[in-house]
Amino acid sequence: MSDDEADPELLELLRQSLGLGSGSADAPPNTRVLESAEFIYDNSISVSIVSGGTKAAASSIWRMMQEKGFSTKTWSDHELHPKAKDESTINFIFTMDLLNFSFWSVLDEQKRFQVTYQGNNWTGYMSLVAILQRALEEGTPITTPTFWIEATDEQLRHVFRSSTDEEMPLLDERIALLRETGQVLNECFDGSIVNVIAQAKKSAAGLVNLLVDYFPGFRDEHTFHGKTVRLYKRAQILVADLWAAFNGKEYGTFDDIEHITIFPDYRIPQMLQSLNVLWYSPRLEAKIKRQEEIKSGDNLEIEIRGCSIWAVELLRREMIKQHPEAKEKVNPILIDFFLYDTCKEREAAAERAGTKDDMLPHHRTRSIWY
Ligand SMILES: Nc1nc2c(c(CN[C@H]3C=C[C@H](O)[C@@H]3O)cn2[C@@H]2O[C@H](COP(=O)(O)O)[C@@H](O)[C@H]2O)c(=O)[nH]1
Repeated sequence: MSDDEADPELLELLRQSLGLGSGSADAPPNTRVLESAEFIYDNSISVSIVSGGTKAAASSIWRMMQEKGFSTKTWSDHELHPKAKDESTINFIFTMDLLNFSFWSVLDEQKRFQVTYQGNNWTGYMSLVAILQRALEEGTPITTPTFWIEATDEQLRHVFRSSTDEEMPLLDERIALLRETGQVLNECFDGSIVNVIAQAKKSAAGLVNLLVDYFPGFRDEHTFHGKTVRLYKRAQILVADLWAAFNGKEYGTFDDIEHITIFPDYRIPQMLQSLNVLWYSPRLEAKIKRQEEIKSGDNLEIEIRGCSIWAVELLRREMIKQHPEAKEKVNPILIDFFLYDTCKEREAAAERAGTKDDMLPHHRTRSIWY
């Protein structure tokens, strides 16, 4: 290369950071999550994908999603999810998915962190939704970025208060995330979350890239076998929640929504393993059964998360082979939402029956990424 030619890799990095997307001007934005997932799968030794299990799951998930009439409308059916189709719901979803991580506890159902709201004790993801709804009901503007910057630590800790002795996991990190994100919104987006969405110009991948470029709190990237791998769980679920909450219209309009993958958290891998789609090595399975923590960024963790994404990509291809109409009716987001909800329904049914659900427990990694 003559020395007056720019290094292509450098040029690519520059384009990505300017949110110009990759290569030529007309190439659609690409989050590069799927290529990361394939790279992780190709280099995994403790996690693999079971082709027979994937074929069977493709068929059963398709059937159950049809029976349930599973669609974006399911999102608003959740009792605590915001129903308004306006800017308040955008602010709610942005705040929620900035903090949508790591609710698991080593304590039992009585002692674990939980939130009492509208006569229920909410745990897990729903504890976060309850916290936001409770704050808004109390007149606290928890979905307003200026509040994230101006509120005292005490005020914020009061918003996230628990009804047990266990406080919300990673509470300090959550407060720091709010403050850092509020600063960036003020500096780069005139303090308005709607401006972030607008700048993506109806591209789902473009919005993911915007979020990870401007907000470190969404930059769910790791090193695996010497390469940077991109998982972007909360940036992707934010786009997915917007799309679902607005039923793919108005602020939820995205021309490339099928580009979004599943969101590799600690529930989807648990479901995929229980469906015999994911195979765990005996050593990994024993570690999870012992409920031993796996460090954030450890190869085992990256293999679990990356293979989950790749497994659902293969599962969806299989589903379309079996049912060509699935190409229009189902995307990774809906498969993901369905798997998460089914996982929680199984857990709730077991609790009602006073039994333990028969799934291997989810893996335990404490991190702000999921
Ligand atoms: N992949 C994926 N991960 C999801 C969700 C949701 C909830 N989304 C709602 C919106 C539409 C759907 O219909 C759901 O009702 C939460 N999580 C993640 O799970 C973990 C919480 O688990 P637990 O502590 O047991 O509640 C934590 O990492 C959280 O970030 C999802 O949908 N997909």
